[in-house]
Amino acid sequence: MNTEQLFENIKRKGSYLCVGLDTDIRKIPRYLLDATDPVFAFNKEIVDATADVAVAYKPNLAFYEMLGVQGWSSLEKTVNYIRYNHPDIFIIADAKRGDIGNTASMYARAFFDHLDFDAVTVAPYMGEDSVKPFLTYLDRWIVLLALTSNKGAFDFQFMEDKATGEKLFEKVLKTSSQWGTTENMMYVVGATKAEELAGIRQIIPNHFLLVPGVGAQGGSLSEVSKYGMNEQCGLLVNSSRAIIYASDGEDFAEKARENALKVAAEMKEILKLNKLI
Ligand SMILES: O=C(O)c1cc(=O)[nH]c(=O)n1[C@@H]1O[C@H](COP(=O)(O)O)[C@@H](O)[C@H]1O
Repeated sequence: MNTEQLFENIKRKGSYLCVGLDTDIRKIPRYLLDATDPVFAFNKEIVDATADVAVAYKPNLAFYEMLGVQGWSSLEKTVNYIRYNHPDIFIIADAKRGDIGNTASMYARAFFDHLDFDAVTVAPYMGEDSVKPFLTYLDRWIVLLALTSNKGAFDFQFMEDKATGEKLFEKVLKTSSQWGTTENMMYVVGATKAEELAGIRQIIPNHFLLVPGVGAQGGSLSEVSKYGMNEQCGLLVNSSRAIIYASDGEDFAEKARENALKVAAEMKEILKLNKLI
């Protein structure tokens, strides 16, 4: 999927919601544990209940990897299910990879050749050769961690260059934006750091941003949108727990839908306000 197609989907659905499939087998409704593949059964219901108001899904690999082979199988089935039943959806592997070039190319093959993801999250710490192998695929993306939503973001990401005053996450944005294009690179900026978005938009006005941290982590959708939105929307705002665990009963998919609809309704208003729809 390219930027134009993503923006078209956003306009058509009036939403830039990414639903995070952080499917924790310990949190899903008990009755699903009788299914052959409980994680897939849960994801399928969530996807079918939210696909008309979501433009992206983001399975977080940790929740699948912790189940071993069974988890990997649930992940693969989930990706294939979304791809075939909701082909307009952008699918992000939240894997936070990053390794030397030849290993990175194996990660790229895993997510883009073997699994059919549109994008994978990548950590920038190991630099250009750890990122470039992901950028050789047409219409496939990396989402590079720039400024994360967690407390630990203050450990390194705000460190300032003594000579220039430039913060480390600003350096990451400036340098890495030369490695690819706005058609194969997005950045993660946490919703809890919305006040930094205006400055970030000065450095990368046109890249799409994946913004996690709305919902359970308390980030504000209106603040994120105010400072982060560009002429092609430029935002995918993720919410995981606040949507998928809206209920642990048999009505879990219906309740997830209700919560997704609430966020999407706010997004529609913001898109209208910005004259994008
Ligand atoms: O890369 C991410 O998606 C990510 C980056 C970040 O800075 N903060 C962050 O929370 N995430 C992920 O986004 C999701 C947030 O989940 P909720 O807090 O439940 O909405 C989790 O899968 C996190 O791993």
